[in-house]
Amino acid sequence: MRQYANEKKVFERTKPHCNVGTIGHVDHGKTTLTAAITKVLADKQLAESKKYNEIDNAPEEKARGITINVAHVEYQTETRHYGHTDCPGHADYIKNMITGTAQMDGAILVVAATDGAMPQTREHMLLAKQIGIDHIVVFINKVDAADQEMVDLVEMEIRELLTEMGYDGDKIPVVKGSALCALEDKNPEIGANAILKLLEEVDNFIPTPVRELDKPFLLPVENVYSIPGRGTVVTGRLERGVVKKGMECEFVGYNKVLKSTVTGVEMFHQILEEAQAGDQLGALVRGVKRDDIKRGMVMCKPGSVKALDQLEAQVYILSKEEGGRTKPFMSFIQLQMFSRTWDCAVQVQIPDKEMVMPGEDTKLILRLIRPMVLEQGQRFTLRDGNLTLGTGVVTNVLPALTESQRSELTEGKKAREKKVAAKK
Ligand SMILES: Nc1nc2c(ncn2[C@@H]2O[C@H](COP(=O)(O)OP(=O)(O)OP(=O)(O)O)[C@@H](O)[C@H]2O)c(=O)[nH]1
Ligand SMILES: [Mg+2]
Repeated sequence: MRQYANEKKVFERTKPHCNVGTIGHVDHGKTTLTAAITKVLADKQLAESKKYNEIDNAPEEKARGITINVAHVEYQTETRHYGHTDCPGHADYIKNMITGTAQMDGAILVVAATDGAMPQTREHMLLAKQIGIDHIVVFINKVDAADQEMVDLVEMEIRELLTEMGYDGDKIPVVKGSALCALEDKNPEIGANAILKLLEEVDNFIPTPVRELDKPFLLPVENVYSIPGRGTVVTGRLERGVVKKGMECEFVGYNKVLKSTVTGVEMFHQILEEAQAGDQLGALVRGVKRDDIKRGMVMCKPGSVKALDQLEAQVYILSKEEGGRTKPFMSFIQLQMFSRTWDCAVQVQIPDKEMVMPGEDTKLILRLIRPMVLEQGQRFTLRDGNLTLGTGVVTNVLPALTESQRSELTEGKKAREKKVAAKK
């Protein structure tokens, strides 16, 4: 352990920490921009330059030239320390995008001037809004490959779309440039200078959130690693409280409650004396194996939260124009619920009417196929296959499902799986 401590730098908390990240349609340049930001800031000794291939480093990502998993990088400006999550744009990886976005305090929406707003530009904007990201800064990328008229049109289109999604489209900063030029040290006007302008807008426009430091700590687990010679490390963004070496903790979710102790805390490979709410951290934990823990569990102060399988929620069902369903739905429909870093199959009950129309605001009872950590006020998204269907907030937690309700749920699931298999 000492050797490990000697090898690593201790993180000095000199600036407020803020979590941002890149979202937007596939191939619009999110990863190139992420690399460009680190490069431009590395030139000012404020970051370590990360190459494009270091960010998209899974073999499949390299082969396909797209981002699949979220990647985290760190950098600083003069005023803040940032954790930056680079999200995938491809529609198949929306699930990873939702998990990535759940960690952000603000987002950088990347739109290629050559394409304008595309399906996942819209979907990411919408999901960001639903997840509770109130601040977005826009980067219109690839201006090296588009004429001025096109760039202006894209700006207008994006501002309109932002307003439509509930953002203040007129006020949101829109910076135009070329991430590729910045990365390749060409044309500083639209290259490096545009990146600096973008960072200035991010510094000014995305406020540092007020962190709940005095509450019992809670970390939604994003990833779990086994590090030879050291043990199990869990990563994620600390949602509330503080975490220090030596603290007792509990992992809750997937029908398990596992007790453990935190034996070390790190942020971007530097040792943290104390992780605070908002930090993107890795925690070394004792006595639990990597396979015992899964993304979607929470690590928390023992006894501070419970897993639940039934709740009441207020939900907005997207209209067809917003990318939602075209038809109404009735009770017993099965959907996938996404919240924090987990997702889980749920069965829907409509308590006070027969059916719910797209575009409607409604009360729903949701029954989870397995208990997950849920609290009043927690936000979530409902999806149906590849469709984002609605967004909501937990208004009431309800008593646990009875044996017979639970078997109804799982049998319903088995029957549907059979039906799907038969179709194939
Ligand atoms: N002309 C031009 N091309 C760019 C620019 N920025 C990125 N590209 C190119 O656009 C392509 C896609 O870039 P990525 O950064 O992988 O896009 P992405 O948004 O991360 O894609 P996904 O993560 O797969 O959704 C690459 O071939 C980049 O070289 C730019 O400013 N100008
Ligand atoms: Mg990418």
